Amino acid sequence: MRTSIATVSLSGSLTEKLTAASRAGFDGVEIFENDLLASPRTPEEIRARCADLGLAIELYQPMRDIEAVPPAEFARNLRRARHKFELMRRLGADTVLVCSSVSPSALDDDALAAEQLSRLADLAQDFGIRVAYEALAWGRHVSTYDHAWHIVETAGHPALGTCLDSFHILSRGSDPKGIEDIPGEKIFFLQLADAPRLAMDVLQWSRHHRCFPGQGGFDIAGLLRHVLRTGYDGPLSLEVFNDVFRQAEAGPTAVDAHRSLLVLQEAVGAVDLPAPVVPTGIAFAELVTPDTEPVEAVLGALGFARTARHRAKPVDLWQRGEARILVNTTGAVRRDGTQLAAIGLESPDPAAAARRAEALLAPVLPRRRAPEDAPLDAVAAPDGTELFFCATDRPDLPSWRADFEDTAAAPAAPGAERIDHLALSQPWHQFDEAALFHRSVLGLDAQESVDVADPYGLLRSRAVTNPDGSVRIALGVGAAPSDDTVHAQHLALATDDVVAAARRFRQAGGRLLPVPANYYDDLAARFELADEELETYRGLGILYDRDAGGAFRHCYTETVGRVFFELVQRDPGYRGYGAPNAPVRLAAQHARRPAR
Ligand SMILES: O=C(O)c1ccc(O)c(O)c1
Ligand SMILES: [Mg+2]
Repeated sequence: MRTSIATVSLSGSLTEKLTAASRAGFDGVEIFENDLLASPRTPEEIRARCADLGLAIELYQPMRDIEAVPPAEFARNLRRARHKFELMRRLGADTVLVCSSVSPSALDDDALAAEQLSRLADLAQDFGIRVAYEALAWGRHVSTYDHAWHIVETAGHPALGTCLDSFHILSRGSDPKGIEDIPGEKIFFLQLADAPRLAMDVLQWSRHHRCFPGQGGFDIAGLLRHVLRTGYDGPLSLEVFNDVFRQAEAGPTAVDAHRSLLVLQEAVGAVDLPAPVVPTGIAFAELVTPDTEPVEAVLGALGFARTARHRAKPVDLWQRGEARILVNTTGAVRRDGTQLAAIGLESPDPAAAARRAEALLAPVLPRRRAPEDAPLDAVAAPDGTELFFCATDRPDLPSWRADFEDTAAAPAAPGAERIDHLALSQPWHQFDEAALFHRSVLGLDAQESVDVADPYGLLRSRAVTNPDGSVRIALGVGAAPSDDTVHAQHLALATDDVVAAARRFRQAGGRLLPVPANYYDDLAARFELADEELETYRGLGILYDRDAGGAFRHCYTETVGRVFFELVQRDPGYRGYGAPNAPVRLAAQHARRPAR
């Protein structure tokens, strides 16, 4: 199917928007009137630019407050429309969107609306233009898609059809099944937008919080199935008004947008993508650091040992039980020092995993960094984290382990030590993109997003996991751009006795994040913990949470660069990540940072 995006969904000048849409693979665009008005280029130049970029101009929009008005006002509206049709002829656009009137002078008179839209369509037809009438959810008299269709049907004009917009339909709770009553050739246009479920005024909701399909709470695939059953064969066009996208760079937003349409088409069986290959475990996490000493000190105190060294590069493998951490001093380390740069994901079929990632527009990384490296399939996540698809114990496939020469045996780990989860802080404008990326590209399931209070802001966090919980990634984001560098990434290590693990860490010279006494007083009020148990937690700085499935006990190390470690003891049924404790943890981390 053809794909399209409204220019209002992207940031920048009209030329920047068009370039971004084309590069991301869109076939066409809806030109939003304000973008054209603000452009220094003539309509002919814009038309030529679109042609050069391989973009069809699928729609010009919007025309407002046209129908169901007294005759003198309608005459003025027709005059206005003629100007716009002349402009559209220069632009080479042949479909115009008319949204249902919000004007106080509009009358509640369907027959009049139909008659005037029919006269508008007469005029449009002279210009070779079709009129697509859309019900705005906040339209004065017409606010539902079936009502708009009823008026279009009454008018019975060949140049008049309807435009369906998933946001207006689903935000009002209309049943999209009725779409199947509209003949496909009378659906002149289809606009798609998702949105988080919010209880707020629908106009504000629409203008500020729309998002790409799969990033909100609406069943866009379900709606699309109804539309496709009518025989509609026009473009799938994204029309997303969103405060974050307006500020973010157009290029990445357009890629995120196009990915959402690919995933949507896959859901309705309209494209065949390589199937998801769900990762089955975490092979390793890789830290890059300008200075190994502080990281190695923490790893050593956590009971890790250096067990292997890369044959060609300054990269060491540190291991404890099944937890493997690479410490890399090669790469260009960014300003803020030590950070989590790569994740090795165990994959049942690394090549197929990479093919799916590529089909979903993930940047594919070179399979070999150096001639002597094993060829590994890897892609970049939206935040730049490198994801390696690994086949660690498969003699038939190349393994990352082959690049490493063993130097020592892995230390016996009392308790099942492995990576419980990784927490990655996302650039502030890429939170929704990151969740969609991890779900669609990696085939992980996304949990509900949670808000976490930080002393200096509000964070959002959303976990993505594989079915058995052996891959858990918590995606986090701050509220503002300035938060990007403030919030750290962390590696959580699973242990079956966090008290013993915390004690060992301390005895080995490690420093745990101190937790205020007030926290433990509250814990005593919320849970019936034995005094002794509570005192043990208080003494070590262990935090506690519980859900229907069980308990979660955890504590944190000091931060090195952007990275810190967490020791966690998770009852098998516990699903969370200790989010209720995060505000206390964040406050404690802020208190220990040098003054800003
Ligand atoms: O918010 C608006 O005014 C507006 C304009 C055009 C549309 O297609 C739409 O869905 C909303
Ligand atoms: Mg719309």
